[in-house]
Amino acid sequence: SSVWSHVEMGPPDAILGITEAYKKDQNPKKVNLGVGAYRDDNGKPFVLPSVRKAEEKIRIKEMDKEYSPIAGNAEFCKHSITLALGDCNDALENGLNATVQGISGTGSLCIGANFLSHFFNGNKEVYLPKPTWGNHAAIFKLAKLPVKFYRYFDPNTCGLDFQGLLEDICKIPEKSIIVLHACAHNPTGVDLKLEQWKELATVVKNKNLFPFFDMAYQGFASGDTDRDAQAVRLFIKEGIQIALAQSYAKNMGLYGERVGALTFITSDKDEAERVLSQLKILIRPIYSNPPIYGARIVNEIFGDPELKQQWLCDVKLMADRVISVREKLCNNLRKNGSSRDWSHIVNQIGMFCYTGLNTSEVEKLTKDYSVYLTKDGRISMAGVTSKNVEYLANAIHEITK
Ligand SMILES: Cc1ncc(COP(=O)(O)O)c(CN[C@](O)(C(=O)O)[C@@H](O)C(=O)O)c1O
Repeated sequence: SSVWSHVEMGPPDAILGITEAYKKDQNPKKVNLGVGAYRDDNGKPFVLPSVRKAEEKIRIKEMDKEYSPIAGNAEFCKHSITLALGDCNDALENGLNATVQGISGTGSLCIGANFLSHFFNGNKEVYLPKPTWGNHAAIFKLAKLPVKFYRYFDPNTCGLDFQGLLEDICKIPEKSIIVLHACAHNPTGVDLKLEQWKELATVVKNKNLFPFFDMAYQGFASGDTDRDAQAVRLFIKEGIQIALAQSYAKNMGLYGERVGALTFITSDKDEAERVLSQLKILIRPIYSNPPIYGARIVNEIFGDPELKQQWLCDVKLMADRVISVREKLCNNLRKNGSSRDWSHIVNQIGMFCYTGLNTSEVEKLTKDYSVYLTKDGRISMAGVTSKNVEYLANAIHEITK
């Protein structure tokens, strides 16, 4: 028998598999609300003008193709942690960060999870919000860290279950690892308010929990990069040593370039150097060193005040379009005479809307109207445009009335 005759067919990815099904659908009215990828109002992928300008500047430099350092391009790492913490941050000024370039958000989370698995001497269990991004549990399990959940979403209000969250977090063992979405929670689109972040920071501090922030949407949620990083900056200001995974997939549209960063905040410079040395030892046998091109785009943009300004406009343009289609979808549902309360569509923030549709409603939406979304009722708002919003509102109304 063949070496691989025992290998079974695995299921398609819960998120990326939706796009595969969408591509096979012949219905001209089909709508893809699956993968969290920005589309413009014509439903087309969007390469930011600031990125095109950066690419032009790189091209004429005729740069070489040498290896990156294991930790990635140093200038890129500095730009990334500065974007997250803000220009005048004393953790940064005192060199209290060990930052490496990651293979986008996923790769940064993966290296971070493996570092925790090897070196974390607290309670090696990872507490994830319920629900969370479908890939989080798989990433931590792959690093041999068991995952548990804390309440996050209130299905009755389609908003935050903050009391449930606090109750659960007050119960988890001291020194456990807790994953926090810095902004634009995936899949719910529900974020904590600043006051609630402050309350959570106190509990995290008192229980000595280790927070691992996943910031995959900085600037893309509210349109303001400083506002979207407020939770991360608050925790650091409170003296909490966090880990942080960043991604440029969405806020810079560098999806396929796989550009991200991973940071551990340390207590002193020497500790940062020791942590960095161990991160490099971890990275070397997995992929040796990260891709150069996306890091160069980031360096061009953050290295030129004009290009940085252009990028801030580009990311705000994307955030504003998503916010405007939230309003359009909600108004169209009301116009159709829906009796359901759809206010959560506009109250939620970032790439996704957690509609509250159940699995059979989702199935009907896909089968009868060729609207593609994940089984949990999450829709990627960027797939909604002024051209398909009425069709979508009608479809949702028909299956929920
Ligand atoms: C919270 C969160 N963290 C990390 C990532 C990783 O992103 P990347 O590795 O590309 O930087 C995503 C992307 N999640 C999706 O937008 C989504 O949920 O549809 C999609 O890109 C994905 O990979 O699933 C995310 O939503």
